[in-house]
Amino acid sequence: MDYLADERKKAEFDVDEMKIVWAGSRHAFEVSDRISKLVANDPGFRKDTRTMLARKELFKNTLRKAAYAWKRIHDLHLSEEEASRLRFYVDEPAYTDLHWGMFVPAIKGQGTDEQQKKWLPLAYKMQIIGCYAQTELGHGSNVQGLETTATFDPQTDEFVIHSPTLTSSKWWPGGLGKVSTHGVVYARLIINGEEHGIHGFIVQLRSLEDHLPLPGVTVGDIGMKFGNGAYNTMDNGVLRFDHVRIPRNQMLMRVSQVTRDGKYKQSDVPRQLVYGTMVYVRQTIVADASCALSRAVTIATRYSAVRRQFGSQNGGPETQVIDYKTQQNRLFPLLASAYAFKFVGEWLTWLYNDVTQRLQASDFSTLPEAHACTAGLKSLTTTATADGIEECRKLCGGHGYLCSSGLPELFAVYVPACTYEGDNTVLLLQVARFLMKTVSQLGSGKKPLGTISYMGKIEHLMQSRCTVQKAEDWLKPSQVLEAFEARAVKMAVSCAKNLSKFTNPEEGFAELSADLVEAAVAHCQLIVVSKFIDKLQQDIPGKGVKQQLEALCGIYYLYLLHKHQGDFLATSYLTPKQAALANDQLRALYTKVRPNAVALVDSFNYTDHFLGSILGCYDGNVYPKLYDAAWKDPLNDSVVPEGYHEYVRPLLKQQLHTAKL
Ligand SMILES: CCCCC/C=C\C/C=C\C/C=C\C/C=C\C/C=C/C(=O)SCCNC(=O)CCNC(=O)[C@H](O)C(C)(C)COP(=O)(O)OP(=O)(O)OC[C@H]1O[C@@H](n2cnc3c(N)ncnc32)[C@H](O)[C@@H]1OP(=O)(O)O
Ligand SMILES: Cc1cc2nc3c(=O)[nH]c(=O)nc-3n(C[C@H](O)[C@H](O)[C@H](O)COP(=O)(O)OP(=O)(O)OC[C@H]3O[C@@H](n4cnc5c(N)ncnc54)[C@H](O)[C@@H]3O)c2cc1C
Repeated sequence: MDYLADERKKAEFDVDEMKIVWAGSRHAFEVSDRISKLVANDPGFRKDTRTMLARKELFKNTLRKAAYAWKRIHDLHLSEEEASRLRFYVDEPAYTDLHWGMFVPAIKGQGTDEQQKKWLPLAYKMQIIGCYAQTELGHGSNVQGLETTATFDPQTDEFVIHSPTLTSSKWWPGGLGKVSTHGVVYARLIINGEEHGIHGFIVQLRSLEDHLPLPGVTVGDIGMKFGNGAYNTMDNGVLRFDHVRIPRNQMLMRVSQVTRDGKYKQSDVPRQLVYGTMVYVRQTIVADASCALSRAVTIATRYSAVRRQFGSQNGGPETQVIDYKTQQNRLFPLLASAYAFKFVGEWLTWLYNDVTQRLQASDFSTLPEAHACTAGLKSLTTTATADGIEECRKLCGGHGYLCSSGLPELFAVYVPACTYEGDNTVLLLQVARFLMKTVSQLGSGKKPLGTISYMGKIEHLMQSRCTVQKAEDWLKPSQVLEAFEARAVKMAVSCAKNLSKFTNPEEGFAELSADLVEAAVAHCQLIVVSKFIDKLQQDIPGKGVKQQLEALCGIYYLYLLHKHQGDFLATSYLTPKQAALANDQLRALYTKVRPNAVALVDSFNYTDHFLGSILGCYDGNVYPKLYDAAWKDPLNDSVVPEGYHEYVRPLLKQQLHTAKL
């Protein structure tokens, strides 16, 4: 029986067409749909006991699943796209994420043609397994501060890789702890006693015969991490080198080279391309944020439609909690954010591909913008997603705290995304640097392009005032864009003015960093809003689909406007009356979306297997499933628990003489 059938009947749009918008294309939808069902129907990919397994058992099971996934990919002759979808729907962090997601891209992006020819075929066939070994015990954010050394030995034509201090131990790389045979290791290059900064080196870590660490290599897992199951399926590792020798041609030499006679040569490509793998992964993390958030929102929306509390009249049913405005005000902005992040993720992938093509043609002009966008949007979307998953847990009341809701594990797996691939605050400071540089160049005749083109309208934006007179005026895209542009430009200019009061700019930057981070957030929010609005300019087929997206877009920007009202009012672009009208419009949009809420989450097309949540299951049959699941918990295997005779019975039977007092 479908307990959500009535909700589904209320939908005012074509859900099948929305599924295609969400997937990105009909082809992408068909691949995702087919592969997600394939995984869901295969008992080899079951994950329902994951939060109950001890670490060793959990990890072994992950190794089994990764091997099984590889076998299925081969047996079914899956394409690269299908294989990547399969790994996604298996939904278990594993060493393979780093192998495919960072080791291979690092070689592709930073290796010469010759190096790619040698290493990539081995990696593609998984005859070697690699990780990305950059972070150390002492330094993660400050990449220039890494201490591992790679010293060129001209006698033997080798680099000597060494960990000179405890803090130089590599610490965190995923897949390193127990599995990787190789790593792209980042180290400080030294030639003839002279330092040349951080470079990547391909280093073999373990024997391909017996998996033992090679001489001079000390390697292991760094231990249990946050949450049950969750990211503990990953072997984040520690690694030390004791004068390990590798051939010279294992330095990744696309950006700079070391010649046989020990000369250091820099190509005409910018040095920052050494950081290229991080830019690539940040872009994929943005594309992934909408998946994690939409998953949590699916659970919270379906459950909110099933759950009833209070409000029964004349013996009738109680109110569905989704009908409370407070619930809508917490839930619907997250639903809207999931769609917003999907579209900004699509755009960022386009931007990344564009910059990659330009780099190949030696056009480096858009690299700073690509860095700022990937860094800023990674920070914005992961922070909002992690907070959003936790909010969804609270939206599900007490039952959200059960592992069977799927939300605790989803949060525990997702929350490190705020830290890895760049701490979110550190990344926003990079955006702020880019903004301050842009403001300082405004008078120089250099026209700001792309996502900072609005800075070119600075004079207009500094003067202009919002013209909204009634709530519906807030539905005009041009009005909304101007409000977000005016806020972003005014916050950036205010920071720049304050910075100019310092004689030492670095000191000023440090002192004003909290304000700078806020200016960076305002800039990134403008990007997300503008890409959502751009999406709505496209031809979107399907009955009612565009209207629903327009409502969600409105909820996204009006919620931000409400939440950051202080910013908008402080920059005098808005009056308090206009801010209040924005809030009226926001409430009206909640009412518009309410009958479509369940259908809007159905449009994500997630299987019950992928959701992994009793509260979010498609049929909404929550209570019997919760009740049955409780009895399946291993603690209920016996009626009398282990330990009763040892620890409880003696308590009950004790002859305490205090009891007689
Ligand atoms: C469960 C969800 C999973 C979702 C994932 C889905 C798919 C992903 C697929 C695969 C991945 C698999 C799993 C992902 C999980 C975990 C993996 C985690 C991996 C890691 O964490 S790897 C380590 C990442 N480390 C960092 O990100 C370190 C952060 N620090 C830095 O980036 C830099 O050090 C810094 C903060 C940018 C500072 O650098 P520094 O050289 O000191 O710089 P500045 O002086 O500030 O800048 C100099 C100059 O260079 C420009 N710049 C800096 N960075 C870049 C860049 N990346 N690209 C281009 N340009 C850059 C900067 O703007 C300055 O320019 P100027 O013009 O001002 O001189
Ligand atoms: C689950 C997980 C997986 C990971 N996988 C990998 C991997 O595969 N490979 C790899 O190499 N690394 C990996 N990492 C490491 C990760 O990239 C780093 O932890 C991350 O870059 C943050 O660096 P840090 O730990 O040095 O934090 P720190 O920089 O020490 O941050 C600590 C605090 O200081 C603040 N801070 C730091 N610098 C500044 C500044 N300049 N201004 C203001 N505030 C500042 C930060 O905001 C933060 O609040 C992983 C980490 C995790 C958690």
